[in-house]
Formats: sequence, C-alpha cells, structure tokens
Amino acid sequence: MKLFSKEQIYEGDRLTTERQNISSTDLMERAGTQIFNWMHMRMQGAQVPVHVFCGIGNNGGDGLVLARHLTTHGYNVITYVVNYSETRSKDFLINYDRIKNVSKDWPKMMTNSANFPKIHKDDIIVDAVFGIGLNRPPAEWVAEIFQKFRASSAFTLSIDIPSGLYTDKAIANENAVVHANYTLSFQSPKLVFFLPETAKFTVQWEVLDIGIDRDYLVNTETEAELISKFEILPLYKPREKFAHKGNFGHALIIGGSHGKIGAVNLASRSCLSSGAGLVTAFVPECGYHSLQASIPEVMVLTDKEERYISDIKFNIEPNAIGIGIGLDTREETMKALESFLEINKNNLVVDADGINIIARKKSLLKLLPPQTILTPHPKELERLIGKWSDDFDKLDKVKSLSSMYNLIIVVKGANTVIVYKEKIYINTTGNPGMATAGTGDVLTGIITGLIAQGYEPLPATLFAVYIHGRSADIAVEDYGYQSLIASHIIETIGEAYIDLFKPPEQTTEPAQEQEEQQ
Ligand SMILES: NC(=O)C1=CN([C@@H]2O[C@H](COP(=O)(O)OP(=O)(O)OC[C@H]3O[C@@H](n4cnc5c(N)ncnc54)[C@H](OP(=O)(O)O)[C@@H]3O)[C@@H](O)[C@H]2O)[C@@H](O)CC1
Ligand SMILES: Nc1ncnc2c1ncn2[C@@H]1O[C@H](COP(=O)(O)OP(=O)(O)O)[C@@H](O)[C@H]1O
Ligand SMILES: [K+]
Repeated sequence: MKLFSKEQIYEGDRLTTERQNISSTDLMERAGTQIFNWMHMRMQGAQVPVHVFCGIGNNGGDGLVLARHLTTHGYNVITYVVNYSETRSKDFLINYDRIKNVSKDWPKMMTNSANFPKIHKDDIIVDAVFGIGLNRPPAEWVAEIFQKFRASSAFTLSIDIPSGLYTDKAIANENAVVHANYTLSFQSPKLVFFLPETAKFTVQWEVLDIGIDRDYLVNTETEAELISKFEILPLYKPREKFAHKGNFGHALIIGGSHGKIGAVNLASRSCLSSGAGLVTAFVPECGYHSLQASIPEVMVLTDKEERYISDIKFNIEPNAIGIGIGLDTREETMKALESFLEINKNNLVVDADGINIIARKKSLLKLLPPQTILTPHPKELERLIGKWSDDFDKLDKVKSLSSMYNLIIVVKGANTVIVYKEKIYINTTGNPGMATAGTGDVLTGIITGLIAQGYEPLPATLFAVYIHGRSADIAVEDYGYQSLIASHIIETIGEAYIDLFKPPEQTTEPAQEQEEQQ
C-alpha cells in the first residue's frame, strides 16, 4: 500500500474534485459521512456521550460533518470548537453553518483549557482538532486539552491523524499529541504511524475510502510503501515440476566464533528452509562437529583457526553469501573480511559483526558489490551512520548511505524498514515475541537463501522480511510472546509460504485494518 505524502494527499484531493466535478465541500461531506458510518455501524444508536472536538481547518470540518450526522441520527453529541486560530477554512465555515441548522446547541467555543468539560471514562472523544495541516507546535492550552483527553481515559477516535503529529517531521513535545485508541485515516495511513517515536500515538488505524481519483492513486509514485501479502505474493517464484536442487542455487553462510556457532546454525537452517538448493557453512574449526551433527543437510567448511575466522577461502561457487553472524571483530577476523571483500564478486548479505567491522573501517563500504544487503539492528545502525536526532533524521541518513554505496539497508525493529536509495518499504508482519536472541540470524539466512535461488536482491529482501515476520506471527500463536525463540521461527517458515496462498479472512469491513497489538 502506498503511503502518500501530505503534498500528494492535497493534490489527490484537488484532482478528485476537478475530475469528479464536485466541490471540496462535497469531498468533506464524504469524509465525514464515512466516519459517521463507521461509528454508526458499531454504536447502533447507543446513547454514550460522544464529545467531538473540532479545530478550525478542514480536519475540524470533517468533525462538524460527523457531529451533524450523529445529531440527526439521534446520538448524544456534544460538539466543541477548539478555536486555536481566527483563520477558519471555507469548508469549516460552511459546515459550521450547517450544524447550526440541525442542532439547538451550537458548538461550544474553547479558547483555553480551563473550560474543559467533564468527560467520563466510558464516553467517546472524537479528535478532529488538527489533521495533516499542522505545521507548527500547538499552543500550550491546546496541548493541555490533549492531555485532558488522555487523563479522561475515554476511548479516543482520531480523524485522519492523531492531532499534534506532523506527517513529515518529528514532534517536539510528546505532551502536545493526542494518544488515539483508533485513527480513521483518509486515502492512506500516514508514515508516522509506523516509525518508532510516533507509532505509539495510535493503537490501531484503518483507512477509509473517500473515493479519491483511482488513476491518481494508481499512477502516483510514493516515497514510502507498506508491505503486506498483497505486495509480496507477486514476487513469489513458483517451482517447476522438473526442478532439481541445482535450480535453487548454492548459498554460503560465513560466520561464527568460539561460543557463537549457534548463529551460523540458525542462519544455515533458515537458509535451507527458505528454499535454497544447497547450503554450505564456513566456520572456525570448533564449529565443525556441532554443525555436522545438528544439521545433516548443511555442508561445512572450516577455517584453519580453531576459535575464530582468519582466512576466508572456499572451493565452491556460491550464488549468494550471508556473512557476519557470530563472527567476532578481532583484528585477524577484520583482516580476513577485508581480504575476502577485495576479491568477492558474489551477492552479499552482511549482518551483525560483519556490519560492526565495516562500521569500524568505513573504507570497506566501497568494496561491497552493488545492491549488497546490510541488516543492522538499532545499535549496529548507530555504529554505521552515527547518532540520529529523530526518526526522520535516521531515515535521511540511511537513504544517503544507501544511495552513496548502492546498498539495500534493512533497519530492523518492530516495523522493519527497508531502504533502497530514496525509497522506503515498511514491513507489516512480526511481533514482540521476536525480541529474542538469534531472530536476526534467521532473517540473514532467509535473505541469502532467496538470493541463492534466483530472487533479485531487493525483492529477496522484501520477501524475506515479510516471511520472517509472518513465520513469527504463526509461531507465536503456539508459543506466546515470552517463549518464542528463533528456532520456532525457522520451523514455521513453511507455513508462512503456504499462508501466502490462503485467501484473506472475511471481515465485515472492506477497509485495511492494522493487526491488533497486544
Ligand atoms: N483528501 C483528503 O485527504 C481529505 C482531507 N480532509 C481533511 O482535511 C484535513 C487537512 O485540513 P487542513 O489542510 O485545513 O489542515 P488542518 O490540519 O485542519 O489544520 C488547519 C490549519 O491550522 C493551521 N495550523 C497549523 N498548525 C497550527 C498550530 N500549531 N496552531 C494553530 N494553527 C495551526 C494551518 O493554517 P495556517 O495558520 O498555517 O495558515 C492549517 O491549515 C485532513 O487531515 C483531513 O482531515 C477531508 O476533509 C477531505 C478530503
Ligand atoms: N517488537 C518487535 N516486533 C517485531 N519484530 C521485532 C521486534 N523486536 C525485534 N524484532 C525483529 O527481530 C529481529 C531481531 O534481530 P537482531 O536484533 O539482529 O537479533 P539477533 O542479533 O539476536 O539475531 C529483527 O528482524 C527485528 O525486526
Ligand atoms: K485529528
């Protein structure tokens, strides 16, 4: 799913009115009516007090449309105007007039936080204060209103975006943002719903279709894309009846040091389970027996050193190499990696200590083949790009590193973000059960396995990150968040593949919905 920028949303809005020959007021009517339908379907006329807080722009206008429909349908509605500016939008004013015609109580004007109403915890708050038009920090008294929303513990439904969040930059003050239980977003979810610093402001989100021009939606390229089954399924490469193992490539996993052979075990097993035809592991001598005994399907080559890797030499011709897991960063191993990179022409996936070594010696970056994949977790990323001031700064730094060296960078986390040059892809699978040792090694194995069997580096990365998270989502149903371990994720890779072909579960709603978080 494309994540449109603020400018693209405004443009889509404008084009829609032009091409469908409707006014912006009509479009606002659609938006507010969609919100009303969503609430009406769930509330079925229940007389729970609904407090609709409207700003003075178009987000506030949406709130007024909603409040009008709720009123005419007999709901218990109290409407407020958070009067943070005298410059009201045209469609706000039109809807302000319209609501006056259906309600004997005019919206209550708020110019400070002192006259904040009593809100019971079982009431509902609708937040239509700021939408995507926020361009500077809200006034102190408006922030106080947001804090009072939170203190009430009432269910808070934000329209389009939790008020106080910007679409394209970091927030300055967490207290000046609405904490939404649910956000109903128009056209597309907003990028900030997925970034670590701002995802917490909405527990769940859903997209409402307000009939924006289809051609515009289909033909507009976005900088960010959300990756779910719909995007992944077309990347899948089916197997031919007469296929043999030689068709699916030979993957090489290089890593391990004394006490960290398990990392290579995990990566090699996941590499096999992702579908690579042959897998060889290259480890220090001490890893030989344990690997041979525990994974009979994997071939093992060893370094001349017992406890660490000192010289990466092999007599096979792999189609892809995953390197760095459990590797150690001692001088000898650093040198071995450098010598290997100087002669290597193979597709590479670099993880863990492989990244740490490159971060220490940045000149190695230019030895990486085009479209090498780096899979840093947050600490490794910091070593690579330095500290960042916020999520947007982090993405900018990752984009420039990716463009400068032609790298695919997997920024691992709750919503793993894959960056290739100027484009970013946000994964939707995975769960907090994955915050456990070795899950990253499993990902490295899957990416390497996919490239070995013929996937191009970028599709391989997207596919792998999706399947990795999906496997964990399947496994967590049996193990729960606490006892899920990396090996369980490998065991369910097969189910994750099969799941790609299952029809989506029937929901009563056509809209896209975020998986409920624990
Ligand atoms: N196609 C779609 O998606 C559709 C979108 N629709 C809806 O429109 C919403 C966007 O509306 P919007 O552009 O009027 O902006 P909104 O967020 O209401 O802000 C209002 C104004 O406040 C101002 N301002 C900014 N920051 C401020 C601050 N800190 N303190 C004080 N003032 C501040 C700033 O004006 P300025 O003062 O800078 O001139 C800004 O323009 C969108 O989220 C969705 O709900 C639907 O109706 C139809 C289809
Ligand atoms: N809360 C979370 N939600 C979803 N995925 C997570 C979460 N925490 C970690 N992960 C995923 O688990 C993996 C952890 O990788 P990493 O930190 O490298 O582990 P290790 O180094 O132990 O192998 C990454 O793919 C990351 O995206
Ligand atoms: K809002």
